[in-house]
Amino acid sequence: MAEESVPVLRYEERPEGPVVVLLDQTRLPAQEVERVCTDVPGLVEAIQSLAVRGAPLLGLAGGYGVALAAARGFDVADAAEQLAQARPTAVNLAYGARRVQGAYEAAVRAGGAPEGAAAHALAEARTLHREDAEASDRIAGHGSALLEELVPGGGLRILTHCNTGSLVSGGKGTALGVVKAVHRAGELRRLWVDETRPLLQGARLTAYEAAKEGMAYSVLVDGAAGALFAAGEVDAVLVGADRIAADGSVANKVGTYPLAVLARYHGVPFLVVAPVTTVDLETGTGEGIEVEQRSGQEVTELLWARERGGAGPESGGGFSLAPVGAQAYNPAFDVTPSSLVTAIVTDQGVASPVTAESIAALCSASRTGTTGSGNGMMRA
Ligand SMILES: CSC[C@H]1O[C@H](OP(=O)(O)O)[C@H](O)[C@@H]1O
Repeated sequence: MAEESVPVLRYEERPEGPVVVLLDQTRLPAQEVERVCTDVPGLVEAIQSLAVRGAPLLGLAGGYGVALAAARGFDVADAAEQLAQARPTAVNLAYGARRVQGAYEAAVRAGGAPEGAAAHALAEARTLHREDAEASDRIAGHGSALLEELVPGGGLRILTHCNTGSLVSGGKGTALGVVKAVHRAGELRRLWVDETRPLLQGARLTAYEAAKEGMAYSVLVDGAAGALFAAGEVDAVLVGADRIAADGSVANKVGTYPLAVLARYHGVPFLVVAPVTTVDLETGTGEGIEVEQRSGQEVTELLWARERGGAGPESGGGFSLAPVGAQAYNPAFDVTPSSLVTAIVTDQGVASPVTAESIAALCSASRTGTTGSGNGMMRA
C-alpha cells in the first residue's frame, strides 16, 4: 500500500502573501524538505536546479508561477517569459505559463480589476493541475491495457529511465504511473530502475517512489541495461517525454535513445508515456527540439553529495570524480526517432505506429474531446 506522500507542489495564500510551495527534489531521498517560493526568480531557480522538475509538473510550476506574479502585482508577461525560458526542452513549462498568462490577460481585457484578473489566473492554474491529475489516471489505464495486449500473462519485468511518477505530475505520473497501475493489479514482477546519471533521478527518485509503492525493484547503472536485455530480463521499456515533435520524435532524459536502440535490437516494446500536452505540433521534427545543455560539473562532481554531507569519494576538498578542470559533455536530453518507438501512450489514447498522422489524431482527439480511434489509434 502506498505510503502517504508529501505534496509535490502547491499554491498557498499566506498572511504574508501568496507562495508556491514545492517538495525540493534535490534533497530526496534522504530528506523530504519543502521550499517556499515567494517570487518568480526564486521559482526559476528551483526549476533550473531541478528542485522541481519533470515535464507535466514544470507545466504546473509555470502556471502557478504566473498566478503568483499576478497576485503579487508583478509584471505578468515578464513573469511568463522568465518561467517559459527557465528550461528550454520541456514544452509543458512554457505551455503552463502561457496558458495562465492568457487567462489573466483575457480577464484584464474584459475590464476586470487586477485582483479579479489575478483570481482568474489562479483558477486557470488550478484547472491545469486538476486536468493533469485526471490525465495521469487516463494514461495509467491506456498504458496498462496496452501492456496486457503487447505482453500478455502478467509477471512483467519493466525497465524505466529517469523519474516519471508523482514527482513529475499532478497525479500518479506518466510512465511510472502506468507501472504503479500494473503493480497494483499484481502484474509487476520487477521494475528495473536506471540510476540515470548524472543527477540520478532514477536511483534517488524512482527508487523513492517504488519503495513507497512496495514494488520489487532494482537500481542499475545505466550501462548495465544492455546486459539485462541480453539476458532476456526485460519485457518492456517505459519512459516519459519532455517534448514530442509533430513527427513523433521524442526528447527525453539523456540515455533514452540508446535504450530505444537496445529495445529494437532485442525485440522489446519501447513505450513513451506522456500527456498530450507534451506534444508540440509547432516543432515538426526532432531536429527542431532544443536540447538543454547543462553544467559539466554535474558530470565531474558529486555535487549534492557534498552539499548534503553524503558519503562519497573526496579529493582536493571537493567531491570531484574527474581531474580538476576536466571538460564534460552534459546534454540533459536526447532525441529518439519515432521509428524506434513502439507506441506513444497519452491521456487521449495510444498512437501506434507512431507517425505524424497518429500524433495529429491524438491532438485532435484532445481538442474535440473524443478519444482517438482509427489509423493505428487504439480505443481508450
Ligand atoms: C514525465 S516528465 C519526466 C521527464 O522529465 C525528466 O527530465 P528532468 O528530470 O530533467 O526534468 C526526464 O526527461 C523524464 O522523462
